[in-house]
Amino acid sequence: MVEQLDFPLSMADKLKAYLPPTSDACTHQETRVWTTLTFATSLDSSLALAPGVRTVLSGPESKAMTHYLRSRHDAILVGVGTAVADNPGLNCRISDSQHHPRPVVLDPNLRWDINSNSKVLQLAAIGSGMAPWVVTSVPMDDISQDKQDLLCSYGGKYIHVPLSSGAFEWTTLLEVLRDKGIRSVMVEGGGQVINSLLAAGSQAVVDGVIVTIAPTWLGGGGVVVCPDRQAPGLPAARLRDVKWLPMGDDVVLCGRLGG
Ligand SMILES: NC(=O)C1=CN([C@@H]2O[C@H](COP(=O)(O)OP(=O)(O)OC[C@H]3O[C@@H](n4cnc5c(N)ncnc54)[C@H](OP(=O)(O)O)[C@@H]3O)[C@@H](O)[C@H]2O)C=CC1
Ligand SMILES: Nc1nc(O)c(N)c(N[C@@H]2O[C@H](COP(=O)(O)O)[C@@H](O)[C@H]2O)n1
Repeated sequence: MVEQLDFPLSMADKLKAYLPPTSDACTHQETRVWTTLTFATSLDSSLALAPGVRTVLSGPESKAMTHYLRSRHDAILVGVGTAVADNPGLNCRISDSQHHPRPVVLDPNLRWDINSNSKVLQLAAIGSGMAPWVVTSVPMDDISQDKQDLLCSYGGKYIHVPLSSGAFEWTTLLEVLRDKGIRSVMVEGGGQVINSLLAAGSQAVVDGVIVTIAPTWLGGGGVVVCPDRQAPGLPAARLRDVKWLPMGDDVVLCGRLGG
């Protein structure tokens, strides 16, 4: 049975200012990729009970909101830690949407054993999602032809991007995605991806931030969102144009960062 979620239009309207514009006339979309940072967190800033542990934080209403966001972005980006831990679907399960975002997985060292049992490929095979683009620092010649063929047969691909100081640079990543036709991306996690995006040199690329806060303390040992400070004594980041939206038992925090 395929899950079907509904998100009320009245709520969607309240998120509008934090989402990519729908109009083709928008010049922003011609020049750079609209980037939304979105995730669900506990009261103690944890995304999951422990690395590798899939943890449900969103209630039904905010879960539907996340899928509405998936309906509004061209791509959805996660790190390899999330791909390995969660075996996620990364599709859109809003009942009246035909759109699925393109999953983009940051996997510099090709740690993800993507195969025909991976949920994302199973969904792509039945037309209920898109096959992923795996961004890696491994040169294409060093990726086995079998692996490339498998991904390609579902409509996905490997994309080589060189590392800069041991990591992908966000501006480079977004340029690569834009050159491949992506105009908007929602960055979903996990902890390392989010902390890297919120680093002082990267956060300017973030347009909207939409965070679900669940009324739960996960306790010590979780996967934590806790970016480095801008400089000693200075906060890491602060949102502006803030709005708080109660959604079921959760609250959804919206704001702007760079942009
Ligand atoms: N509550 C929520 O909304 C969400 C929860 N999660 C949870 O988060 C957990 C996973 O988080 P985490 O373990 O931090 O893993 P991540 O998903 O953040 O993946 C981390 C890995 O991605 C690669 N990576 C990340 N950023 C960069 C970069 N800028 N450049 C190059 N490579 C990069 C690195 O791979 P390498 O090590 O090979 O260099 C890194 O180790 C899971 O338990 C998942 O369930 C995930 C998403 C949302
Ligand atoms: N919004 C949100 N709330 C939670 O409680 C979560 N655990 C997550 N996790 C993210 O969603 C992905 C799972 O997606 P599928 O349902 O498999 O499509 C997971 O990998 C995290 O990125 N998100």
